[in-house]
Amino acid sequence: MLYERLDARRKETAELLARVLRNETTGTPQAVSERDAAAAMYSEQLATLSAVEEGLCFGRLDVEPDAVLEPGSKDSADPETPGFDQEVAYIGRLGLLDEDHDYEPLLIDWRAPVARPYYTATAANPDGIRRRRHLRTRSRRVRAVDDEILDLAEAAAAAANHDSSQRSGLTGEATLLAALTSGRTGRMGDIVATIQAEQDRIIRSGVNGVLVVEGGPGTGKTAVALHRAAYLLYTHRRQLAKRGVLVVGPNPTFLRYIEQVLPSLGETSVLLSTVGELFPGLAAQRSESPAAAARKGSSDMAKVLSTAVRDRQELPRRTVPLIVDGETVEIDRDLVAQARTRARRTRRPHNDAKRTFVREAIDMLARRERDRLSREGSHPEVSEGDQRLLDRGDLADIRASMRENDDLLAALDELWPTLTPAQLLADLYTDPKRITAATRGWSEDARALLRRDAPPASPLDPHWWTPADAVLLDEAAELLGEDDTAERERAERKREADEAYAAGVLEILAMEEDWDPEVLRPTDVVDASVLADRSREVNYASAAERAAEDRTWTFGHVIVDEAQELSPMAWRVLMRRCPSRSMTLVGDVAQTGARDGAGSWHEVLSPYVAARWRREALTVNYRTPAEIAEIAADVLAVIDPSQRPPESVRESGVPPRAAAVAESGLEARVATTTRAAADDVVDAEGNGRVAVLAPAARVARLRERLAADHLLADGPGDDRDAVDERGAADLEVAVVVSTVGEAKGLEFDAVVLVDPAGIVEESPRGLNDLYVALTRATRSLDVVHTGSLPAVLERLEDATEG
Ligand SMILES: Nc1ncnc2c1ncn2[C@@H]1O[C@H](COP(=O)(O)OP(=O)(O)OP(=O)(O)O)[C@@H](O)[C@H]1O
Repeated sequence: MLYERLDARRKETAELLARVLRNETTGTPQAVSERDAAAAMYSEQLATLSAVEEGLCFGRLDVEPDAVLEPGSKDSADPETPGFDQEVAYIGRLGLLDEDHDYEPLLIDWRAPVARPYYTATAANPDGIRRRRHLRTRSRRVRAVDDEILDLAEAAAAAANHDSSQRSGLTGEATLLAALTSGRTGRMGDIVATIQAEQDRIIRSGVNGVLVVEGGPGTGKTAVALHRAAYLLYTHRRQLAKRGVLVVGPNPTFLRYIEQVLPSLGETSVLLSTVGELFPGLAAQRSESPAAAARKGSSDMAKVLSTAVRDRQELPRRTVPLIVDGETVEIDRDLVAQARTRARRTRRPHNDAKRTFVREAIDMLARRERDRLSREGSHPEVSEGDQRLLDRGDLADIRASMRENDDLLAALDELWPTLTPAQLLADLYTDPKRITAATRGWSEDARALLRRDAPPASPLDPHWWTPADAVLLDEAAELLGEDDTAERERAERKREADEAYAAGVLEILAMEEDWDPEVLRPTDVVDASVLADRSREVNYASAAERAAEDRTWTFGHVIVDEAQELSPMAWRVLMRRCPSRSMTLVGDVAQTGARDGAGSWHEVLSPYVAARWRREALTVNYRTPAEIAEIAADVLAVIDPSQRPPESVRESGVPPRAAAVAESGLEARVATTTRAAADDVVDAEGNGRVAVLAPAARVARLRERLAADHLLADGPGDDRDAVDERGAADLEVAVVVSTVGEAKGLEFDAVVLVDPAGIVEESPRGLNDLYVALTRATRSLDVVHTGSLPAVLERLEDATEG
């Protein structure tokens, strides 16, 4: 019945969209823009209706006969959702109403306040619910049904019958375990059907202020962050849809891993981005040493860049003589210094303040010129007052002609050049003298980390800039002020894209078969460029799309995942993008890998919100089975003895294994172990993922070896498809070889961990990296090592076979 209703809604919406697109408007800009707005709205609705096909309805609540489900707490209440007074409520991915029967709710959106007991009701606190049913479906078929009776007496009876779900404190345990043990696909899925109570509390927490969500690996931080985005957009649609929601992840591979979650929840107005990608027009691809990235991310860099900008406001070494209107004019140090001081006093960004600099310099030169003229030939017959008036007229003339003098303007331009962020930074990096001048107090070694030999081939060449540079470009843009050349280029590119889109629309319309041959077709009267012009009048783009193109866009809410990885300079970018400080920060300080990443939340947040932030914690580990979590817990105890490891919800029955091999036999051993793991976890449909995690220095050789053994998708040395233009790794393949950094936030059924001692030694936060590596597996862990294991892994010794 629900699917029928869904099909009907889809059909209606598709028809409405078709009608709107076909409609001739009266052609006035207003009529055109109304039509386009309607078209955008129906397209979005259609996208949502298509997105909810899989798992449309996943739950049912049986309500006590007298109970009325009221909207939830004041904080999250949606004033438009009425109380619910039926005995049975179905919960699903979106709300469906029965239009033939007084708009009775047929399906309740999981985010609606009345759906909340589905996630939070317990036998001790049933919230008016008698029974909670979990429906597992595939396509349009029900595959399994799990019931929980939320009645203490009945629950006790069930417990006596060894029904464990009544005791575990987990909501819908059977459905949850089914979800947790299914093979991974390489992409994260949504968890709407099985959100747990502690997660629900965070998802529905109020929108205002900064919320920090802490939790160990596998506690669902990422899942919760994404569901919170969907929840906030649902509950505060009016407030948030206009400015959009930004979700920040640590790297493009991670973003690709999570990118399907929100669309599967019917949400398309969220921008997923790394901090570096927020600088429009650049997807920085170059990699650099962790030491260089840390240096560029340190808060010192704010000062370095502002000094670098001031250094570009120069004083002439000697007086510059110029001929203006046949007269010699001299630009001397003194004059420039005065103009510079006045321009700096405006406290405006460099490119804006330049106007003041030029105006002041020309004004002083013009006065000098006038004084010289009046000294040379004063007018004896004129009174003093009239003389001043005359002078003023002369002064304006002199100024005007100076302002048109190209040589003079060029000379001033050299002293205070208009700069783009890319120019400023590239000039700095490629000139050791400039670096020295801007980095007072730095060691030569630290300076060397900034140095580059040659400038980029084009200003925003993605292969020249690193992600840490992109963050600095943003800072530089703040210091320089907007320069509209980039803006104009962007507008041109947008125009080209609009035209291409319009051409596509026309093509589709032309394919329509039942055009009456007597009637003009759209293609007969408009071409792509005209259509593009028309569609520009209304901005089609969603908030997310517009935000991606605009460096100064501010968001309604910002969610940061793996927030512990962000550098101090990256935090500056994000805080500029969220002046309302409505933010959710999700992370685990024990997993910090970046050298400049967070040591504590207080340290990160106090410059921006002082002590005004709240903290929530997640305590249950849904990913890692107990056998593996035990080993990870030993590592955590060394990193930070005060932290409690999250508790695993299940055991896999597969104890972790370790194999000691000679260096010469390492790669062969990794290959056989990987093959065995893949045979074990990858099923016939291609579900199931294996990761080989190794120190960076070993990755290339291991890739070659596994490729030669046909364990990787590509042949040896052929890594054409390994990353896309954004730098995201391919996640669809069954086996990947990567560093721990690249695997952060991801998960795999089986992990083959190579040379743990090498991982620990590789970086100052090596133990954190080891902790991350140990917590990626949902099923099995194999360790292959040379020499002896690091002391923290002594528990594995027993499992070592020679
Ligand atoms: N309530 C839930 N129902 C089903 N699966 C869940 C639930 N909570 C978490 N999971 C699953 O547990 C796994 C770990 O979740 P997630 O990646 O969000 O954890 P995390 O805390 O971000 O981990 P890390 O710190 O390692 O990045 C995911 O596969 C996620 O889908």
